[in-house]
Formats: sequence, C-alpha cells, structure tokens
Amino acid sequence: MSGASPILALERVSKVFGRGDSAVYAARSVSFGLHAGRTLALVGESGSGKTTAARLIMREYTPDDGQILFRGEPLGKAGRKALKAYRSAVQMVFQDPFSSLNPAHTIRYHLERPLRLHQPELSGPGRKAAVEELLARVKLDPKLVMPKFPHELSGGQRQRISIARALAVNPQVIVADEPTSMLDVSVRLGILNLLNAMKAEEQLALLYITHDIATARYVAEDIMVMYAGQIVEWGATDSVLGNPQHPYTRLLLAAVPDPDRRFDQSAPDELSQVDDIRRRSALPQDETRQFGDNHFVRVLAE
Ligand SMILES: Nc1ncnc2c1ncn2[C@@H]1O[C@H](COP(=O)(O)OP(=O)(O)OP(=O)(O)O)[C@@H](O)[C@H]1O
Repeated sequence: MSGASPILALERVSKVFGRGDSAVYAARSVSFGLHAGRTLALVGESGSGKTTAARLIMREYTPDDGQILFRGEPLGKAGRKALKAYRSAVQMVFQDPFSSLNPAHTIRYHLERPLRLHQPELSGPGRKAAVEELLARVKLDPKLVMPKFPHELSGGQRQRISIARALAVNPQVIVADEPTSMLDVSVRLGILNLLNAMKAEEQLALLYITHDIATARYVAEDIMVMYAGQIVEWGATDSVLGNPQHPYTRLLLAAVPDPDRRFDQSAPDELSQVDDIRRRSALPQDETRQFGDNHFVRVLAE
C-alpha cells in the first residue's frame, strides 16, 4: 500500500484447520505488506482470522500455502541465523498485558532479559541504564517502576512495559494484537499515541489488529478488512472508511455506536444483509476491483 518495498510481506498465504467437512479456512490467500514508518490496521469481527494472520507472522503456524517474505527473502528458505534475526526483528504486543508478564519477576528483570540476549556485550550498569532508557521511552518513571512486580502496576502501565520489552531488541516490525481492548477506555488513547510515536521515531512497521474500526481510523495510514479468512477490502484508511465498497466494511462501520442514533433505530437493511454477506463472502473466486489510487475491494461473485 506504499510504493517502497515492504519489510515484511505475506503472499497468498493460507491456513486451514481440520479436514474435509470440518475444515476451517482461517486464512485464505492473504496478501499484504508492512512498511517502515507506517501502520496497517487489520480489522474484522471475532473469528475472521486476524489472530491466525498474526500467528503466521510470528511463525507459530506454518502457512499451508503461499509464503512470507522478510526483506524480500522467503522465510521458508531461511537458515537458522536468518530465522534468529527474524525473531528479534519481528515482535508482538499482546492483548492481555498481565498474562504476558511473569508475576514472579520485577519489571527490571522483564526488560533486562531481552537485553541480555540481544546485547550480551552490555555490562550490569550498562544494562540498567538501557532499562531506564526503555522505560523513559514508554513514559514511565524508571525509579518508581523498575523494582515493581506486574501486579503492582495498572493495566495501561503493564501494556507500556510490554511495548518497552518489544522495543528492547530493536525490532523493525511490531504486531499489536488488540493491544488496548482489555484496557480501561481512559488509558487506551495513551497506548495508541505511544505506538504511533514509536512507529514514527523508530521507523517501525506496525500491524495493528483490532475489531474496533474506530481506533483503526485513529492509528493507521492503511487498512485491511478481513472477513471469513479473506481480505475483502484494503487501501488508504481515509478512502476505505470514507467510501466503503464492500458490504461487510459498511456493516462494520454501521456497528460503530453513533451517539445520535438509538439502538432501536438501527437501519434494518444493514442488519438483514448479514446472513447473505456471510454466505457469499466465503466464496473464494471473487475478483478484485480498484477504487481510486489506493483502494481495492473484492467484489462478490454473483
Ligand atoms: N488452532 C486452531 N484450531 C482450529 N481452529 C482454529 C484454530 N485457531 C483458529 N481457529 C479458527 O479459525 C478461525 C479464525 O480464528 P482467529 O482466532 O484467527 O480469528 P480472530 O479474528 O482473531 O478472532 P478473535 O478476534 O475472536 O480473536 C475461527 O473460526 C477459529 O475458530
């Protein structure tokens, strides 16, 4: 979705769970690229395949078809050294900041650990200084926070620790899977702003996974809408959300609460389309059409 070569790209990647009648096509021929200094939002309802895409990127799953390219090289052919570099370069921030931190260890330990692995040449004081710098980058007070255990911090603070931990290994790509959905509404914006600042300062490529199309609009230059394992609409966020072409994108937008509209006034047409869209969107032979410079949609087969 940007002219330059992507740092990381998925090319027609598919993942199927189960076989025969019980097969679930969690990802169907999914293609996209992540670019330095840009955020790509992946939006879709529960079960659409977003986490499967993240797990494919994190190499928790191997694609059944298609390939993942890192800096133009297929991961499938990468040797041990290249895979190790990939593991540092691509970091994940999880939905639940509590379960991703070990309750038995201090925050200092959590941040020193990746530094020990990634920068073994650092001395004890050097490592401590690096932890302090990481905490300052995520806008936490190092002196206050370093000796604490995860349960002594708020949800928002814990998510900042997760982000600091990801940054500790100087990543090029961050996959953030619903990073704010378990946080209090009052701290969500702070986390999104932090991710935005990191992206700009470090020229990170960010994949922002969410079911919340409103936050996607806030953080992402580019957006993809996923439905039943397929990317059904993608392009510049302003164009896709300002002029949605796929009925499922329209449906997601219609589901964003509008303070001027009561629930019992929701448009019946939008809602009655759901089943029809579900059935038809599962068809794999859709064709792609282009709207404007950077806006594409999968048109359902008639
Ligand atoms: N390990 C697995 N084994 C079998 N089926 C799976 C597995 N992981 C995911 N699925 C199925 O694949 C589909 C996509 O799931 P996925 O978790 O990727 O969706 P999602 O969009 O991330 O949903 P959510 O927002 O609820 O996490 C679902 O139908 C799910 O039940």
